[in-house]
Amino acid sequence: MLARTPSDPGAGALAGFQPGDSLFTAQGRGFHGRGCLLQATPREDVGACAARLLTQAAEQCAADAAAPDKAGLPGTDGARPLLLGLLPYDPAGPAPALLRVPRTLRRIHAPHDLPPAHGIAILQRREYPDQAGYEGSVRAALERLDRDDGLRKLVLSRTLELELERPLDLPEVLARLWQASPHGHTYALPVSEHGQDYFLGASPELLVRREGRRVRVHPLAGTAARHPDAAEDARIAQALLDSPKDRLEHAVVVEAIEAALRPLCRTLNIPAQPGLTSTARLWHLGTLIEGELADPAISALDLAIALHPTPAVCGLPTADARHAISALEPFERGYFAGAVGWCDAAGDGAWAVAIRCAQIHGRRLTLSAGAGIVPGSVPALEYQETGNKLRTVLDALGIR
Ligand SMILES: C=C(O[C@@H]1C=C(C(=O)O)C=C[C@H]1O)C(=O)O
Repeated sequence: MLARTPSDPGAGALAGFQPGDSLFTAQGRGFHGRGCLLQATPREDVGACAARLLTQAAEQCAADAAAPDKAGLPGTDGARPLLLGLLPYDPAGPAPALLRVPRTLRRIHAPHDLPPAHGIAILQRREYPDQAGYEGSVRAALERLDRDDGLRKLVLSRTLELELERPLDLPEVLARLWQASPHGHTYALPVSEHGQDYFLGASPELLVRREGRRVRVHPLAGTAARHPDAAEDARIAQALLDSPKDRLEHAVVVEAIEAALRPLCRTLNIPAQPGLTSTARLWHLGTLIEGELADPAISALDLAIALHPTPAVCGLPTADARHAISALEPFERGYFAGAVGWCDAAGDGAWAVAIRCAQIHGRRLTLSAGAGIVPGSVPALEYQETGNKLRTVLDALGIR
């Protein structure tokens, strides 16, 4: 169980996380949504559906506030209702978008000083595709990239299915994910009717944040495993910055984001060179892009829909890459490589790329991770890289 002391508000806050609750964090602060006031699972017109839900929630809040016996406003952050949501990787695939206005919402802070995870016994473990299958699909992707002049990048992913000895302790896992990734986005949303199945994770990648006219996007692409020795770790980071293969993987993402944002922004600042971003286990190339919207009516969710899927999780050109991925990957991505975040009625919000994640069904988990393939990618190294990305969730479970 969690270490709970009165001076440890973060872990204490997450210890109250119940089935049916939802979570989204950014920069050490988060929203914990209790229960569900309103929910929709639209397959199209997701932005319009979100706007309708938020209007309905505001009306309900106003009615509740007028009722003398009601303390606090349901589904709100202060006086503004907001929704938490998930967009699937493929809008035409089997998983619908999920939009949820929680019954109540409170702000919580990142936990700290949790004791090491005890670990949990694994009854069954299956990699799908397995190493040979994944490396074979990377080779097939490299052949496609070689043959097809138009196609410049493809992201190929794989899954790890686990059956555990007991169901996960959700508050504990979420607290550990958040503690290990304090600067990222830890998230959890119930994806089944009665709140027993969850999609959760800790993403280092900001798809988009909007505050008024201000827009911020922080794409990551290009990855190297970190090293416990500081000097070696710094050398690895520099080698990543200098790697032409990783710079290409990254440049393709920035190019696609620029193409999507330029028409929507009156100013847009894109640094010429990427910088470095780290997680507990990985270095990534990252570019912080900032702009000012031409039309403030475009919401954070509209922006997320316009940008998704970036070539950080799909490829370039998007339609060709999507098609090639569905031919090479033997499973449906569902919410993996989709987007997760929040949006309010003013259109403000933040959405992260839904990676470093797992779909949970009782004692069964499916973890997913992908890697960008460009000419020069080495199949065995991409397999290793996806394994390192799977560690985000495995570490939070205490699984070695
Ligand atoms: C696809 C994933 O990560 C993405 C792919 C990266 C890469 O290929 O270098 C890096 C960061 C993410 O944009 C994942 O974690 O599953």
